[in-house]
Amino acid sequence: MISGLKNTTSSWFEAYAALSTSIMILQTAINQLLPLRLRTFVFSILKRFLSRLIASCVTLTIDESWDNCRNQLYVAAKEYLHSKITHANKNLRVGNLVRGEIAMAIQDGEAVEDVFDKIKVNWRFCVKEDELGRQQNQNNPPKLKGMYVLTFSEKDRKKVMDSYLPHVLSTYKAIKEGRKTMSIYNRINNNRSWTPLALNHPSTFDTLAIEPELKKGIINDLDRFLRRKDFYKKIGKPWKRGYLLYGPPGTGKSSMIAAMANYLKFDVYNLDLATFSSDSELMSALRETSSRSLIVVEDIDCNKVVHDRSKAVNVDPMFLKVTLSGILNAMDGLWSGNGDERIIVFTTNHKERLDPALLRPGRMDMHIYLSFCTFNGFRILASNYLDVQSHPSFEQVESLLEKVEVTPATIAEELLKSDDADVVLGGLVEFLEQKEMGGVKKEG
Ligand SMILES: Nc1ncnc2c1ncn2[C@@H]1O[C@H](COP(=O)(O)OP(=O)(O)OP(=O)(O)O)[C@@H](O)[C@H]1O
Repeated sequence: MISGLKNTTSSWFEAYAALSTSIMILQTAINQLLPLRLRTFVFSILKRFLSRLIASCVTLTIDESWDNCRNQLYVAAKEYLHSKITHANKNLRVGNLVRGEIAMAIQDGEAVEDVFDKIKVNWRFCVKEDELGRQQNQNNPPKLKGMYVLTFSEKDRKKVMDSYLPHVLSTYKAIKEGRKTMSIYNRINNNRSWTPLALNHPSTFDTLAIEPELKKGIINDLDRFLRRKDFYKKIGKPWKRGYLLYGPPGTGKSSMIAAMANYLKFDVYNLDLATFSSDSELMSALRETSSRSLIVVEDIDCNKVVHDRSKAVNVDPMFLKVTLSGILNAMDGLWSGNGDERIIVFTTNHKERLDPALLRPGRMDMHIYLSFCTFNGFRILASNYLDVQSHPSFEQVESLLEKVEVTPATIAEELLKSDDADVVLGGLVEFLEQKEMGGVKKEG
């Protein structure tokens, strides 16, 4: 994550260059004012002082990306330094209203001092041209990449590496976990970067109309996954989990994703496979996602590519731009890339159409079937929508739901038709009876 551990980074050169210029001016003045022997003495003292200064400082450069992945330490430093900005900082960047608040960061060249366990460190933010990006894509204007430069005394090197940097990372995690709103990232802007929007989906595990046992199983699985960082490390496996949500339209797959994000306080990355023009573009988009995120591929059955690996190429040249192997490689690459938690969620209305390679354990760890509305599901909806826990019509609804297949989305719509619970539930019974009599047992 740290892109360089060296005494001579660009910022040091800048400081050194500035110092050298001052020395040259000083040298001219000294030459004119002091006798030769005194001059030699002054210069030898200055030289010794400077070489000690250089040898006693360590500089770490933390680039925006590391091994083509988003550098989590860079992201952490950005959030961490937000809380370290003081009135002494006159040169700031502001923006990002995603969470309803103004984000602040230090501007190019601005420095921030931090004290940790009796050691003093200096942070500086710098901007440089992305050389690699320019070589790879000469038609586009060069992208600017930021980097944080951390300078401290050589004697504190061990403490910085062993305690201070982990402290920056854990503070960042705590900030993220304490956040009330998450973001949902989409690829717009010619697919060149992820753009965040506030994730305002109100769905939670409490509002999800699914069988209580299933709900409990999913929550336990998520909790176990989060707890097991050290376990994954011990057994030498990447710390990741894949969920496949399948079931008819309107049974709550999108609601489940929002509930997971709200429960875990994870951001969501919405991966629309159809918008990628190549496997490598998909790979780099995945690498730019941050840790503690849900990477979501909705309606994967609509992406012809994932039906059958052998036919993945040349099925529909207009449509088909990423291959199944591309997706699988990107997923494997993403997960082996760093030790941070990743969850990937695929949704489909037609599980049977997916290539088995995608479904095998290790890729999709848990297959979750979201069914037509059960009576237990209905009770959750009635409680959420009408604030009603029991009602004389419940018995009829229960017996009708055993015979008629209706999605929670349709039931939810029926429950919204009036504020009066008696009216709504009477209407729902009538609606279900009509469905039963009409012989329309299946929706859609
Ligand atoms: N299991 C559920 N629990 C609570 N609400 C649900 C559930 N399923 C559907 N709904 C309601 O129906 C709406 C549509 O559901 P949602 O988009 O989550 O379904 P979906 O399975 O993702 O559908 P599609 O496959 O068409 O994308 C939701 O906004 C929610 O109000």
